[in-house]
Amino acid sequence: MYAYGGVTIVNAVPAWLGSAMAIDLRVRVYVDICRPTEICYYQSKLVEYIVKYFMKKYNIPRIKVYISSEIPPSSGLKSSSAVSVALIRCITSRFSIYEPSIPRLAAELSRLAGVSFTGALDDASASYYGGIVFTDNLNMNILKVLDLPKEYTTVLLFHATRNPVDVDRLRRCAYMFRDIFELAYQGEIFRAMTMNGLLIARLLGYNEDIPRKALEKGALAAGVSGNGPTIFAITRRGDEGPIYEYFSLYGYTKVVDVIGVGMYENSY
Ligand SMILES: Nc1ncnc2c1ncn2[C@@H]1O[C@H](COP(=O)(O)OP(=O)(O)OP(=O)(O)O)[C@@H](O)[C@H]1O
Ligand SMILES: O=C(O)C1=C[C@@H](O)[C@@H](O)[C@H](O)C1
Repeated sequence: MYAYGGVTIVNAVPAWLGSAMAIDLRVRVYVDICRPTEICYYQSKLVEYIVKYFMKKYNIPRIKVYISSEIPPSSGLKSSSAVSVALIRCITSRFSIYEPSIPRLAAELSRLAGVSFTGALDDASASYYGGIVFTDNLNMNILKVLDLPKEYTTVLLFHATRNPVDVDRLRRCAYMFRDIFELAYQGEIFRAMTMNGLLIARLLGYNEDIPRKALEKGALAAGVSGNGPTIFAITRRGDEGPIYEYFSLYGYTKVVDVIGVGMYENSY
């Protein structure tokens, strides 16, 4: 089973209201029963937390988990949410468990496992549904899921390590992020994405000049995704050349398609 990574439209850490867009970076997860003679270990605290939740609640046997991820860890591209969603889909399908909301459960477990500040329901929902999602992470509500025209693509610049996240500093700016969320919710996705992405760059200490220059070069939106450090730009498909060349001056750059709702495949 797999799930997708994403880029941020509105970061939920400041105001608990989040929005994200799914992109075609995949995490693939496969599970199998761990035989009594085998030593089965978990790749991370998050994986262990999720497996133990299902062992305790549904009495499933001990399992081994295989993960293959195209999403660089700690990049701001929703690696942990994609792992949680793919793993929960895999376990529920393998053991025929009915789970009413996989993204909500992924968010709850990721908050309890201590790998996200708000549970990142926005990231988990984009990872699960594809398209563009809007969520209220405080009340664990998925507010809206929108499809995305296939004419857009993302250019990603993987160029730095993550700076510490000063949550208090972000939360002092909650009023601005609420306005940005409202703008996105009304349909001004790219404007909101850019305002969020530049503000996050400023507040978390990332380079603002690179996304600004990408906008001058024709990007429809640009900024820092999640809590950084990845810088992204959105362009129409076919227009990504100048941004790709520009980003390549600063580090490893990749063009990745956006994922619409319904592009989700059910099988591994
Ligand atoms: N590929 C993976 N395999 C196993 N566990 C993972 C993987 N990616 C992330 N995790 C778990 O999630 C935790 C947080 O991951 P990470 O810092 O990559 O979050 P992220 O989702 O990239 O951040 P952001 O929310 O800003 O996009 C890790 O410490 C690890 O426990
Ligand atoms: O840790 C969290 O709760 C979050 C992290 C980032 O991905 C954000 O973009 C997301 O909205 C919330």
